[in-house]
Amino acid sequence: MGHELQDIWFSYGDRSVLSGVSLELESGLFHGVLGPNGSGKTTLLDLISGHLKPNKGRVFLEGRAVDKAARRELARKCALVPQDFRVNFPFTAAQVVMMGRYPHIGRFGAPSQEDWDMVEEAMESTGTRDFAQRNVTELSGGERQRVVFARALAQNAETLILDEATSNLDVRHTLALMRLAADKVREAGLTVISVMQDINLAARFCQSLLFLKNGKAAAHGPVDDILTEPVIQAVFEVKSKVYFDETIQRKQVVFL
Ligand SMILES: Nc1ncnc2c1ncn2[C@@H]1O[C@H](COP(=O)(O)OP(=O)(O)OP(=O)(O)O)[C@@H](O)[C@H]1O
Repeated sequence: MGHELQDIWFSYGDRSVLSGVSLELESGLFHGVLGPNGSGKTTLLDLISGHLKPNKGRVFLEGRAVDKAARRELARKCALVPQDFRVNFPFTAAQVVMMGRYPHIGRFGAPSQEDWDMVEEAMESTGTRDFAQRNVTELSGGERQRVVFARALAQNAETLILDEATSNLDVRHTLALMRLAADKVREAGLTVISVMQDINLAARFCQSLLFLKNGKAAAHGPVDDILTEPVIQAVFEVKSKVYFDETIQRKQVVFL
């Protein structure tokens, strides 16, 4: 079991975005969600995390309807790293990471030592401790993205939902963040659902890929089965050569 989508239809006004998507994202795996711009990837994540409600169909998490769960309960189960995190108020980086603990702290409660320890650990693992006391409004795009990732780790949820979470990161920090997410899957049994533009990065770190095209699931399954030249042609309309890279022991793609 995991996240199950049953015949999901979704429109923004009269703009139809998803039409009849049914699939299951098994728990304990690193899932990559790929597809052309505007194909509905972010919308799909928002439906999975309960931030949007489908016009038709239902989303289930471990067999339970997401629209029946309280916001706080969902926040304890799913941590979201949005594509673009902006705040106007000058919170410090540490305060933003502590926001990840709010779903665990009672309404009128104060952070416990355990909450502070988890914030510290999340900042340590994302290399954000150096700017813990700086205002997030003054951080660079990549620094801010790592702080928001730390917030999601501090949330200690079973599912980590990443929306192009490495789009502003340099290659070293991109690899570090992907490795961290993959370690959480392997060692702690987390589920990661990650929208990614970089197919090679997805092929390297994900176990399962979902390709969206024109509001439908065009292909979905284990990386080795799904990542093929015909699928890339059908989804992105580009020619490619898919090969097995001996160095990283993963399929990779060269675009022609
Ligand atoms: N709030 C909104 N109101 C109206 N239309 C929207 C809204 N958000 C997204 N859309 C439209 O819905 C479609 C799907 O958007 P979505 O952000 O889910 O795509 P995406 O696959 O994540 O795209 P990208 O790769 O560019 O990030 C697009 O055509 C977009 O213009």
